[in-house]
Amino acid sequence: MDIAQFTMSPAAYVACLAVAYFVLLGTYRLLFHPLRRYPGPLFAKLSGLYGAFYAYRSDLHRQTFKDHARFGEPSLRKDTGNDRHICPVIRQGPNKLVFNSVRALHDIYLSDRVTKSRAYLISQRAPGVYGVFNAIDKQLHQTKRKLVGQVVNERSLRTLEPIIHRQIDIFLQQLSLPRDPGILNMTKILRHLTMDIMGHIAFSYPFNLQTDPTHKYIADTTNVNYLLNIAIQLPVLAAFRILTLSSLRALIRGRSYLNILETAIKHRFSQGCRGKHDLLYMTDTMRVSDDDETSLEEIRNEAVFFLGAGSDTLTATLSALFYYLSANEQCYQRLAKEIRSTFTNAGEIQSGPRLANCRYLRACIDEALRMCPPLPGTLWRESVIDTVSLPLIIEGHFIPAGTEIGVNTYALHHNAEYFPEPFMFKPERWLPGSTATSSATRAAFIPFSIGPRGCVGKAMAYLEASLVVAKTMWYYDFEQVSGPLDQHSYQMEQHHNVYPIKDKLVASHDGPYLCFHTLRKLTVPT
Ligand code: HEM
Repeated sequence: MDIAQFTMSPAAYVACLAVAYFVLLGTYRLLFHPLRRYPGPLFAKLSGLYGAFYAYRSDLHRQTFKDHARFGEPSLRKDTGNDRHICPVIRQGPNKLVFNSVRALHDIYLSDRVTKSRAYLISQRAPGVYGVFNAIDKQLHQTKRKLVGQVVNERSLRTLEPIIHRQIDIFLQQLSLPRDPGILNMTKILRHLTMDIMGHIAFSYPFNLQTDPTHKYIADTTNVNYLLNIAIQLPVLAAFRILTLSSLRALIRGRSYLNILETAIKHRFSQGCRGKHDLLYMTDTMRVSDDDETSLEEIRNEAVFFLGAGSDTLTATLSALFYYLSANEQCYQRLAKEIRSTFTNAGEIQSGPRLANCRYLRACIDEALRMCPPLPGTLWRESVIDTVSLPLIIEGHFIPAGTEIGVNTYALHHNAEYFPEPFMFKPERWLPGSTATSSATRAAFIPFSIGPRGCVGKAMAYLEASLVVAKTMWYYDFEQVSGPLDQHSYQMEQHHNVYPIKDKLVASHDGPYLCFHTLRKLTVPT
């Protein structure tokens, strides 16, 4: 076909129409869109592909941080350095705004005129099947949250604690097993520990990943989270229901993951509906009959989310904390002293006033959560079209209905206005009397998010992290040794001694590589 023939062909008309459509759309988004005056990268103003591209590079958290700095007020930046005067709001997609302040945080996440973004529907297992994570409707969400909340509320924690101790004791034994070359990748062993705990809490099912590789695929969640994160940046995918969570999983792992999940759920069914206080949630939900396929799908949906919510997040927190302790001698010594002088024997290391009195331990956990928030990205919300005639105002900005809005956790946690020297690991900032204990700084600390969709597992997360670190430091000393992490890690963050994370919805990471030295004989049951 020569050029003259092509220009007359239907394909040429379609191509011309497509070009005209995109030129008009681009012009509208740049010059006439209600968000046209907000600063942001040109590509982001034109297309949602901007967010998807950086999510594909697992770098959206850092890019958001950089964009806030890049579009800050230049004269102010010159005076006080890059980090000080960041741009409080940027346009990160044609219809998206990301804020970077405590005021916006409250305006968005505590507002009843804002819902979770419909982009999260991409995580549905099947149309019509909702879980606590992807229920957009507020009433439906409340019902789901009530069920899930029962598993990990303060009262249930008393029942869960022995389960957590048993798994930590197995973890402690693993640390002293003779190995060649004696180096442990903490990401790997902590993932097994946290998933074993969650297996018991969700289904009373022993995954036994710490000692047996049979169920190892259940811990392999990174790739699915990664694809989900890309898709969430492009809500158009959710609108067309091109992908569902189950198809993504099948794409990546075949049926291995789902088979293990099915085994665990069947195991739980075989236990009957009564008598397991630690499984109130599953017990309640299991009142559905076998032929109610939608409800069964909902159980699977909730189980998948619950496992990841309780294990990936804690793996990230603890890996970062072990990294920072091994890289900061003074912090390490201060924490070791606190733990070894507070308790007189290992049996005393349990929830209660003594553990609560370990202020430096809590400060170290908070500082690890600040520098390495396990969900480092923007938790997207949507301004709803409602009958109230007043406009939705976020930090003084009028927000048109349907706009996606949010605060990026990583960017806020590294905002020097709230956290001076944001790339320094300084647990001291969390101790009484320090600047971080001011109400504004406290309010800018949001690893668990805030509002009606904030984390239900916060109390359990603090308990589990405290027990793991306190018990480990009671029995062992540890130090960093070189591992694959060293070759590319610290340069990635462009700051020394920063534990590198990738943003794959949940933080993805490797290491630290540590060597453990026994201080005392283990007195845990074998
Ligand atoms: C350090 C550990 C943890 C961190 C940093 C963390 C963080 C978060 C965040 C930021 C959210 C809000 C997500 C959103 O708005 O889209 C969330 C929700 C949730 N988390 Fe956690 N989490 C942790 C541990 C846990 C644990 C241990 C559990 C349960 C055993 C858990 C269960 C949940 C559930 C069920 C939700 C959904 C709440 C809702 O939508 O109403 N999390 N978590």
